Amino acid sequence: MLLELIEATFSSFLSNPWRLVSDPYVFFSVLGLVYTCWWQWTFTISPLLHPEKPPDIPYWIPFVGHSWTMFGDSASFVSRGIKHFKRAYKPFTIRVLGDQLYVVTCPDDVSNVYKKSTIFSWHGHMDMLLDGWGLSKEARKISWRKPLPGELDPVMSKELNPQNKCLIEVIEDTYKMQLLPGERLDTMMSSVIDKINASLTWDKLFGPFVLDSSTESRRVSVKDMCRTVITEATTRTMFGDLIFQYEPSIVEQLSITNDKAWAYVFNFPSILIPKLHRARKRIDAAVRACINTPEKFRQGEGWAVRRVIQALELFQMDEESRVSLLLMVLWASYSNTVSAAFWTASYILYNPDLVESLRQETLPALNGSAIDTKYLDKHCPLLNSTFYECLRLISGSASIRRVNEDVTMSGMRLKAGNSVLIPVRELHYNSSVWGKTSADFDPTRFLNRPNLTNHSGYRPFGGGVSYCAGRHLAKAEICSFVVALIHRFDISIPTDAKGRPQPFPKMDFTRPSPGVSLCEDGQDLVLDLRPRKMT
Ligand code: HEM
Repeated sequence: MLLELIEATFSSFLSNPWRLVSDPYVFFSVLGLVYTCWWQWTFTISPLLHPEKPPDIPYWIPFVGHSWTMFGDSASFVSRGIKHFKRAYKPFTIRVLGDQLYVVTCPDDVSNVYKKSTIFSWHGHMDMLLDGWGLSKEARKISWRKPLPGELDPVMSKELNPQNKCLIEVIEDTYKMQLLPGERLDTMMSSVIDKINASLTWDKLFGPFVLDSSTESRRVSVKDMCRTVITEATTRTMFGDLIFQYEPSIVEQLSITNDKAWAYVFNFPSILIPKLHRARKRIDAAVRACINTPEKFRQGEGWAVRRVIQALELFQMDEESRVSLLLMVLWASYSNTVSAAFWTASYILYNPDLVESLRQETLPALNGSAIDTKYLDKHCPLLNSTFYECLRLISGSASIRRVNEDVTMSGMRLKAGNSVLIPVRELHYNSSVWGKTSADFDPTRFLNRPNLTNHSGYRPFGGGVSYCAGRHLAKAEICSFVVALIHRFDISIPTDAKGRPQPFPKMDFTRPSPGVSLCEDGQDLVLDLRPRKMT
């Protein structure tokens, strides 16, 4: 049938080539034929001839490929890909705007990608992020180039960069010094936790997240509460109170930026998102004002932020790029934590027995108005297990690496110059690792098998060179947040106007997410809080 069609079309075309443009029938027949040949070649013949090439998930339009799907619900798309290839868990390919992305889903392959950091480069991906967040070309050059001897101020270099590294490495080292266990982390942690803790008291429980208020009770939006409390605590700890003087609505602007940050991560022109563009202008102005304020007036600024500002000065980066880089660092510090706190609170509060067990387990951590985070970490196994289980269920982040040299993985040849994508959500729902209950919330899963946190199929904080340095802080923040909530308040989940129970919030898969997504619009968790007598 197909051969007859080819023959008829060709003989008609050859007898009079002009008919291709003058006769719509011939034009569309030839077009249809070329398209069919391309499709059959790409998705049927080529995979048979080259079994070593990671196969493509079929797509309809060349170049556009899977772009629309990836900018929408990328998580479901990747899981459709796994089903399409019959759960073989071998690398396969998706195409986004002409770029080839290899999707790696087998836990052993994932470990290899994280381990072989010279072949799978994090910095290649980081450079795209810097570009997306707005660093100029020149600033990106400065970021990656090792300074020549004598090029930079020798006194400052000795203090900030004694090993003569490039700027990005200096910043990464600074963040590790700030966030890995030690005195500096303790100082930062107690500053953030004290602020979170102080916000979650009856007397201070005010803000845009309070939807209704009476003398006995307050109705709150959990989504907005997490955004306000955690973003504010993080921003004050990193930039001090000064940034709030320059931009009193900084928390609101940062929340808008967080909602739309996918545009920066996926290099989408942010000018096309006016809300993001306006928020960004206001934040940039505030950050610029901060860095132009002499150090002695920048009270309460965090150790790492001060050092990063000094390093940016030392490397003589232009002002706009400095502001962009500082904002990117701030965003990494609050974005995932806000969403993870929202989901952890939601999973716990929908399980009243769990709330009771956690109240009992964590009571000794309450010391007057303070919360002992070390006690929570060391002596509250159920809380820790609940936290890890929530992260397992909600992680949406996809680590991306640039392939620097051709390499074979699970029998497939990955070519240099393309990117590798690790869809963490897929790893976390893989039933060969997590069993038949992989999609269920089981707060005791990690209690019974604590070593699961080290499994190669568990990657809420990524791995390898970019393994999240903020993981200890994030855990302390989220655990303190829920512990303060369940001890300070009697909590009920109100029914809707028609008396129906509130459904569990739905995760927002309608927008691309560079990390943990929040809930869909209209799917927020609303709570009624009353002051609770501590027993
Ligand atoms: C629940 C909350 C958090 C989650 C789920 C999370 C997740 C991640 C992930 C998946 C990565 C690796 C990215 C990749 O390989 O592509 C990462 C890296 C990182 N995160 Fe987090 N993170 C959280 C909280 C934090 C916090 C609170 C901070 C800082 C205060 C932070 C700072 C960083 C830094 C500095 C990196 C490494 C970047 C580099 O090495 O260049 N994170 N995080």
